[in-house]
Amino acid sequence: MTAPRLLLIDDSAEYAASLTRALRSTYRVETAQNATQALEHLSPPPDAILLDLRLIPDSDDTSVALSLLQELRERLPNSPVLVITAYGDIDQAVACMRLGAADFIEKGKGLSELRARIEKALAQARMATRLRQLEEELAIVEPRQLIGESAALREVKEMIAAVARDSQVTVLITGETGTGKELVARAIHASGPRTQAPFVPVAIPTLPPTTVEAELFGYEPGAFTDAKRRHLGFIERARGGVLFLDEVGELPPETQVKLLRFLEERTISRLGGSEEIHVDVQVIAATNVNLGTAIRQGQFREDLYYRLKVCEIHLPPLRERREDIPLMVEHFLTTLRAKGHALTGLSAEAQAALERYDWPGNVRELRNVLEAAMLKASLRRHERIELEDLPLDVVTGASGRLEGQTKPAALTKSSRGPRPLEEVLAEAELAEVERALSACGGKKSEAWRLLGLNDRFVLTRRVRRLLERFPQLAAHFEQVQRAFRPRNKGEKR
Ligand SMILES: Nc1ncnc2c1ncn2[C@@H]1O[C@H](COP(=O)(O)OP(=O)(O)OP(=O)(O)O)[C@@H](O)[C@H]1O
Repeated sequence: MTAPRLLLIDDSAEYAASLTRALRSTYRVETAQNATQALEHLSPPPDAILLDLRLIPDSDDTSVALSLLQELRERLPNSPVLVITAYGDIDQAVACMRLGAADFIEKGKGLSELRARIEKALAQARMATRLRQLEEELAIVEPRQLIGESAALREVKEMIAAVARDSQVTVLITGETGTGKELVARAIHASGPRTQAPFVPVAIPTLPPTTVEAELFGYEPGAFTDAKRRHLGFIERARGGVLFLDEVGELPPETQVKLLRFLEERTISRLGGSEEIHVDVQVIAATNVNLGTAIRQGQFREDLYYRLKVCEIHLPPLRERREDIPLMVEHFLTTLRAKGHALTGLSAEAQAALERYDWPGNVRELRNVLEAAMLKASLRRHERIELEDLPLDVVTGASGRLEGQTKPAALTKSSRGPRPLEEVLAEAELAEVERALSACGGKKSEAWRLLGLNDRFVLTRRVRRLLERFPQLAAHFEQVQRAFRPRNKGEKR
């Protein structure tokens, strides 16, 4: 076994030389005296990094080391960083650990202590890697390739192969939620020449509009009040690889301009910085809304749209390629069986229900339904998945409509005269969603489980549809409004 590679970052050449002498019988030690030199030693990643907290000669300033620590953690999440300082100050230790340091060692400690700490960090890193491998082996039916043989999917596969050959081309993937847009982006990354470089997915709606730009382009210290250290944006983190911009239609207008400039010039400047930095990255964007409509409504730039859709891949909803459903069911069940579930398959009725249902949440919903049905069937000691193991929506083919959802509490609450039944049902449903949101701190990503739905996208779709249809109800449900109302142009969440 080759000796582990250590990178020692210390401004004092003398200290670095003595430590190298002491450690070189066990490790392959490389040294760097400052941040710039350190960044030249990251490929291949060292097995562990020793970082001196005071990187500026004769100064107490730790900001350079802390910002380097942050950058190292972002770039090399698998290489543990042990921070070394002559002043074992507890505040510094806490700051380092918060930034992801594996350990904190005082310079005065003996060599055997240092070796023990390095060995511990190396062992932990090895365990984390093994754990990740195991998690991958047991991953819940996350396919690596697209399942399906419909004409539409065959065309998608051909386009993936074509795009992978031209790793510079920008791609726009369109399709409803859960149709497999991210899977397609990952397939492009996996089958092209960029596969060894990172795939960086960015879910734009999860970023607060005020920080989207900083997150994408990065920033320099002092760019804004909280910018204490340099921060690499997603674009730079994807260097050499693929940047996947999910829900690109949600980009705020000013960030759209910057993205367009990046796509044209392939350079960025970090917020608060003046340097123009060239970044080679393939951009793949995805949207589940019609960007044409967003353009007409003035919410999306037309020039950016044309720049993104140099190559467009469209994934039709599952209900328009029903012939893929049996293949997917078979695939998901096979992978679940491989993980130890003993079920033999589905009853003919259950299979027919799956093929009949409209799947508003598409493949993601199908997958979730099958996993839940597997569990229910096991608990009920069924040999195969029966109709009763499937959710009511799937059995009745309701796909987001309101069957079976009467809520007497909400019905009796009203002291007004008779109202259309659909409205009463909508109110009852929204009241239940409001209760679920209250129960889980307003998080729709958790509320859907409490409501017995198949996934959060089904919930979003259902609530939005109700609010569109009965806007007069919105005012009664504050949490629902906050969680589900689509954002208007320039509006902050
Ligand atoms: N053709 C397919 N074969 C196998 N699995 C698929 C296929 N399409 C989608 N999936 C699975 O369905 C789930 C949802 O897919 P994915 O996240 O790629 O959808 P998406 O279109 O990006 O969704 P969203 O718009 O909500 O982000 C994933 O688990 C994915 O692996």
